[in-house]
Amino acid sequence: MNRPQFISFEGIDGAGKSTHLAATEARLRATGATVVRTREPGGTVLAETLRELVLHQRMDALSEALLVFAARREHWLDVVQPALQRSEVVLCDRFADASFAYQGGGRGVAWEQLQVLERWTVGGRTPDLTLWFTLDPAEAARRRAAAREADRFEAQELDFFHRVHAAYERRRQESPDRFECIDAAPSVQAVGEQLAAALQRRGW
Ligand SMILES: Nc1ncnc2c1ncn2[C@@H]1O[C@H](COP(=O)(O)OP(=O)(O)O)[C@@H](O)[C@H]1O
Ligand SMILES: Cc1cn([C@H]2C[C@H](O)[C@@H](COP(=O)(O)OP(=O)(O)O)O2)c(=O)[nH]c1=O
Repeated sequence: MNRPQFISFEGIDGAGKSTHLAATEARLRATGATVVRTREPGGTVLAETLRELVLHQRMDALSEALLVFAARREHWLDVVQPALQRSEVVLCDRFADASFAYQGGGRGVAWEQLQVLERWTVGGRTPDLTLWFTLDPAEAARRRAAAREADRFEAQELDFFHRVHAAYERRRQESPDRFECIDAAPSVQAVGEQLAAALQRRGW
């Protein structure tokens, strides 16, 4: 089996992605792989600057979509594509699915417009494997409230996160083989075990 080389982590805020990123990176490195761990929006100086704007400035929904895809193009050209060309493994905290979920599902930007941006900016390239952490939005909100101050997205109502979840599900249905769903409700250890099993199924 070909091991997935470009792996993304997705899910609503507070589902537990960050909690499991370092262990996943360690698991991949233990096989001898060279791993680049990165995030979106971000991963380059310019893209991190755009992240600050998107997370903290009020703006129109389409402007927000254009900025996250601009950040993605910078990150793709400077970081992700070169690493893939060097045969390294790229572990990315969110990629274009997040734009369909948040700008599409959450903010109501048309799916077709996002598809055009995806083709324009990264040639339609998707991760080889997407680890999707699923959690009830109310529980995710409780976890976030206990952990940190909210940014523009995290401050949204529960209904926003239900729409984000539904848009992730639509993306999954569009390419079901790419997704591994991780039930993020149980304990950190139990979620970690699911994640390890999913990676093992995919050859890691
Ligand atoms: N399985 C879990 N059960 C209970 N709390 C968790 C679990 N996984 C993560 N948390 C806690 O929930 C909060 C949000 O987790 P985090 O990993 O930051 O989520 P994300 O990166 O998806 O936004 C953190 O305080 C984290 O310690
Ligand atoms: C990549 C991406 C993220 N986002 C949002 C989702 C998150 O709320 C936020 C930052 O994501 P994230 O890095 O997961 O935040 P944290 O580490 O604080 O959990 O950006 C979009 O709205 N569109 C996108 O394309």
